[in-house]
Amino acid sequence: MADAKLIDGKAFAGGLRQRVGAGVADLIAKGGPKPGLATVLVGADPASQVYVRSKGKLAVELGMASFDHQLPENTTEAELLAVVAQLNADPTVNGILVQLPLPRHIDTAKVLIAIDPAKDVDGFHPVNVGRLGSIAPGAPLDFPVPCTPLGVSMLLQDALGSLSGLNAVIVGRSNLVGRPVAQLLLRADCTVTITHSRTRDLPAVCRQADILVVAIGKTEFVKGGWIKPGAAVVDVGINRIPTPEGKSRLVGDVAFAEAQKVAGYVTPVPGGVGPMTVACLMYNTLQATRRVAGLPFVAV
Ligand SMILES: NC(=O)C1=CN([C@@H]2O[C@H](COP(=O)(O)OP(=O)(O)OC[C@H]3O[C@@H](n4cnc5c(N)ncnc54)[C@H](OP(=O)(O)O)[C@@H]3O)[C@@H](O)[C@H]2O)C=CC1
Ligand SMILES: Nc1nc(=O)c2c([nH]1)NC[C@@H]1CN(c3ccc(C(=O)N[C@@H](CCC(=O)O)C(=O)O)cc3)C=[N+]21
Repeated sequence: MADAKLIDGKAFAGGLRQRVGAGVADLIAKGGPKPGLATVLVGADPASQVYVRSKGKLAVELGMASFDHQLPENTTEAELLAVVAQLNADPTVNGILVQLPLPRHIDTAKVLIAIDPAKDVDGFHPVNVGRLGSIAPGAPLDFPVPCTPLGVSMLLQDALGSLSGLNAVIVGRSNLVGRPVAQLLLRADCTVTITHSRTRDLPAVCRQADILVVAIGKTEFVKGGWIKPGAAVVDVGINRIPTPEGKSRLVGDVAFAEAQKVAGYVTPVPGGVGPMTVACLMYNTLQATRRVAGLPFVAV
């Protein structure tokens, strides 16, 4: 069998970013507000600092305002809730992202529920989780949807066209990735199976998949022999591993070289889902701003 087609998330994300930038320019030209994205980072994890900074930079590139809040590791839950309340009340802020994970002394659920659902550009507020969990097949995504799952579904729809009737197997059941991916693929009329660490004979379940989405955080865990020939494989995993030269590189949750020999389509790491996550955050911020301006929902 010929090698799998590469799903170029980086290229697709580049196009999406351009469309979002054009949407921002159009909104402002029509007298609408300049979209504003606020990011909140608690603690000084260097990887998170880089990630949050790159989001702020991209927002500005696309014509948005960016507000960065870096709080010390020992910030109390009450202090973080006060920052969220201030951002909720600020009309120049249309999107709020609180970088996860939070330090252990802070109750994540309490913080997420405090964010104004209209500004919840991560789609993690229970109101938005509930909207996605009760969506009708094919109904418009006119509310904030988690960025990584939205990116996964956009890539699959772009590569395959209609997903109707396909068997989708999702490995991982986190609130951040696995569960919302399942909801989006169900909305797209897939037959969805969600698997996790207690699943029996995971390789056999995976082999049933026309679409295999893997989000577990384990380096090259899914092998070529688990993949149905011709399947579309989306690798969400981001694992940093040391190289022999003493540096580090990113690898996914799927054994990429093996997958390429069996799958019909496969996403690389890096350059697959990761860039889509950031582009979808910008998309959600634009859409949140259009909604406060009373404009109708249009996908870009
Ligand atoms: N590309 C991107 O933009 C993003 C990438 N990521 C990456 O995606 C990966 C997953 O992230 P996230 O969902 O937050 O991770 P979590 O750790 O929250 O969840 C991992 C899930 O994988 C399951 N799992 C773990 N081990 C196994 C196993 N051996 N067999 C089957 N299932 C298993 C767990 O099962 P159980 O529930 O039973 O414990 C759990 O449901 C990480 O590598 C993360 O870095 C995350 C967000 C964005
Ligand atoms: N509230 C919140 N929302 C998130 O969406 C969120 C979060 N917290 N915490 C951390 C995870 C992780 N995450 C990634 C986003 C982009 C890349 C990304 O752009 N990756 C590039 C590589 C970047 C590099 O080289 O380091 C790629 O895969 O090509 C990766 C990971 C979002 N997350």
